[in-house]
Amino acid sequence: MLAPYARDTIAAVATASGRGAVGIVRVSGPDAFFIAEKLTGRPLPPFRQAALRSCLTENGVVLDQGLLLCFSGPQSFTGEDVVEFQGHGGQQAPLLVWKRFLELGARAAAPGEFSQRAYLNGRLDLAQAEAIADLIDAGSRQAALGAVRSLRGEFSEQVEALRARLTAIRVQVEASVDFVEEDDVDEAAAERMVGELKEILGATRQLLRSAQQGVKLAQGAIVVLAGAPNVGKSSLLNRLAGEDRAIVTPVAGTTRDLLHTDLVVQGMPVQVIDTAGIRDTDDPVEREGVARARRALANADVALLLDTAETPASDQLLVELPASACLLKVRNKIDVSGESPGFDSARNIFAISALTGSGIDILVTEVIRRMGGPGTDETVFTARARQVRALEQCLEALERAHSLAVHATGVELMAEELRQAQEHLGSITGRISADQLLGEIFATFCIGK
Ligand SMILES: Nc1nc2c(c(=O)[nH]1)N(C=O)[C@@H](CNc1ccc(C(=O)N[C@@H](CCC(=O)O)C(=O)O)cc1)CN2
Ligand SMILES: Nc1nc2c(ncn2[C@@H]2O[C@H](COP(=O)(O)OP(=O)(O)OP(=O)(O)O)[C@@H](O)[C@H]2O)c(=O)[nH]1
Ligand SMILES: [Mg+2]
Repeated sequence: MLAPYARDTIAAVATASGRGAVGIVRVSGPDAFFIAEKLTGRPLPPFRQAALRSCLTENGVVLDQGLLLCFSGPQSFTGEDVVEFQGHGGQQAPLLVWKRFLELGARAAAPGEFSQRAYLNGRLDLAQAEAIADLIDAGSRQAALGAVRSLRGEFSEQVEALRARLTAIRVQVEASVDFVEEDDVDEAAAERMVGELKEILGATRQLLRSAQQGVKLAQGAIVVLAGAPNVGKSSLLNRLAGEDRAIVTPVAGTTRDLLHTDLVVQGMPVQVIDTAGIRDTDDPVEREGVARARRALANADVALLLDTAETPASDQLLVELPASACLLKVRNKIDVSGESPGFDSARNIFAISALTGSGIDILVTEVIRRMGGPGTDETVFTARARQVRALEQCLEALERAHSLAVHATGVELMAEELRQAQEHLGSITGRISADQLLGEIFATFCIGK
């Protein structure tokens, strides 16, 4: 756990992994400049101007040679005095320099501690800080671009705009709480307020939808392959992955466990889950597999229900899906049945052959479309489940406030609901956050961020 208000000097290797050519060691805090002078045995270069310096041991042995870069707080990433030593990469040099920083009085930074300081010093809001972690973890172009948009504050701005509108309404409502004695309600003003509340509700729903999209962008939508045994689910997974990930045999009941595969399809991250063929069975292993398949479906964003001409799926689906999921029916093995590939609108079915690959492109394009991409470069920012939850809670409070307003009852209750709605919004950008929440968020960052 982080000590949330620590203000001592921290150091971390920020880039040194693998064979990276340059290794950066970062230091932030009140002693950063003092330590840097000791480290190099020379006066600091002018702020924000790189200068070549040697990093020395106590006895003057050169540990590495690199660029020293100093930022004077608050004009720095963390808002504190910051020093970077941009030395050589690899396994040794950055660690040696880092250890020297520690010898000179810095403390090893906890994961996410630089970003946390940036947040605590008002350089970033919480959603922006989380976007840094999402950017570093991004697994696709779209996810990376979406994280940059959040980092630049696009999501935060929309949250703050809603907050401002709620503030305006709360001012009115709180005022009417105070004057409730006077008993002469201004009908027109009350009506205007209900109208504005309704618009805020609409805007919140819209933002919730964008945020849900943003979570999928960051994490990958979940696509579940389901259907009776032997219809070709694992073959389709292998076709989508472009390699043999799953075991395929002519034996019905080959796949027992769930098989997760992270793919990037048309720039979008997708988690494809292959499942056991759903059927009634006495085999305990297979039965557990079927139970897992059903659970995977309960979590799906897109479910592909496969069948074949030989074993058409009954209309009575054997699967339960969440209301938000979309179901696409897929007819496989058309190389055998002779059906033509692509979407058959009469039967509402995508005809493919996992064996030959025909019809796959059309199916994939539809899956991506249902996920909200592609061509989302310009429109989507990443978000997190935590933020979606906050928006949902905000929406619930707003709905309660709205129905109170419509029925013109309980001004105090309404004021309280609006306060709660605003608090939930505030937790997204971190205007209102418990230390505990902050600790949880930053602890998941990697060291050096
Ligand atoms: N070498 C290096 N590269 C890096 C970072 C870093 O810390 N060091 N960053 C770390 O994540 C990212 C860039 N983010 C940064 C954000 C703000 C400031 C900064 O010094 N801001 C000052 C001055 C702004 C200006 O010059 O216009 C400020 O906001 O007052 C630095 C880096 C990615 N690249
Ligand atoms: N001709 C033809 N055969 C296919 C096609 N797709 C799959 N098969 C064959 O059908 C058999 C079953 O394929 P799988 O991919 O293992 O089917 P599954 O749905 O994963 O089966 P379970 O894991 O047992 O539920 C294998 O022999 C595949 O080679 C196809 O499009 N055309
Ligand atoms: Mg299988």
